[in-house]
Amino acid sequence: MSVDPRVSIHPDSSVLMAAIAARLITKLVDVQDKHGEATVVLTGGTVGIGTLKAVADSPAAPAVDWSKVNFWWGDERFVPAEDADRNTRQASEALLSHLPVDPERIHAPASSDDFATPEEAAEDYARRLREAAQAEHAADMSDDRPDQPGVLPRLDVVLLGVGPDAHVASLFPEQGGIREKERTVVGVRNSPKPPPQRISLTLPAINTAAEVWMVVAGEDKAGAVGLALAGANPVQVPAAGPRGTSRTLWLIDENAASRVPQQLVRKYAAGA
Ligand SMILES: O=C1O[C@H](COP(=O)(O)O)[C@@H](O)[C@H](O)[C@H]1O
Repeated sequence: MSVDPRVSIHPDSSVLMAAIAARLITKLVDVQDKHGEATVVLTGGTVGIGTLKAVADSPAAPAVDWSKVNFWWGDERFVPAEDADRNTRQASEALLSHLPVDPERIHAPASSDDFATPEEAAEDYARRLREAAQAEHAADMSDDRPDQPGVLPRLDVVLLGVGPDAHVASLFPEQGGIREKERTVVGVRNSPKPPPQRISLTLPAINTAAEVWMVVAGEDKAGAVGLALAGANPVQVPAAGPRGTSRTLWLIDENAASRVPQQLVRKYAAGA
C-alpha cells in the first residue's frame, strides 16, 4: 500500500533539522522496540548532513541503541574513500564517529579505490543488499515471512535530500537511473552535479521502504518541491517518485514550501 504524502513545514532550516533529528531518534527507538534493530538509509546534502549533526547534538540520542542500527546510503559519489565529497565520510564526521555504532552494520558503498567503474561498485552494493536481505530472512522465523528472501533488507526509513534540479539520491532528471525499473542500484556516469560518477539506489529500491522522508530547505529547492508535490512525472522531476509503503513525509522549511500551491499544503498537511 502506498499512501499520499504528508507535508510538515518548519520556519527555517535550523528548526527543520532539529525536528527531523527528533523524529528520527523516536522512529529508531520505536522500530527497535518492535524488531530489535532498525535500518536507516542516509542521504548526503545540506539538510541530510545537518540533520545528522543535530542527531549527534541531541540529548535524546542515547535513547537509541546505536549498536543495533543498520546504516545504508541512498547514493554515494564514486571518488576515493578519503575524498571530502563522499557522503559516507560526511556522515561519519557528523554522526557515526560520535556514536557507539557497530562497524559491521555500516554499509558504505564502495569507492573508486575499490573498483574501476561505478557500475562495478553498484553491483557490489546490490550484492551486499541482497545478502543482508538473505540474512534477515534466515533470522526471521515469524509465520508471516515470505518464502523467498527479497533483494533488499527491510528499510525502515529512507532519508532523501532534493537538489534544485529535483534530483533525489543520484537519480537526475531524464537520465537512465531514474528510468531504471529492474535493478536496485545503478552506476551513474554523467551527473550534472559534480562529481560526475556516482552510484545510486533506484526508485524501485527506494520505494520498498516503509517510510520515505524527503528533507528539504531553501528557496532554491522551492520549484522542485512544488512540482513534485503537484504530481509531476518522476522522469522529469525525480523528487516526485519516492513513496514509502506506509508513509511518505515531506519535511521542509518555509522557503522550500514557498511554491507549493496552498490547496496542496492543506491537502497534505500532517494530520489532515
Ligand atoms: O549530490 C547530492 O545532492 C543531493 C542534495 O544535496 P543538497 O546539498 O542540494 O541538499 C543529496 O540528497 C544527495 O545525497 C547528494 O549526493
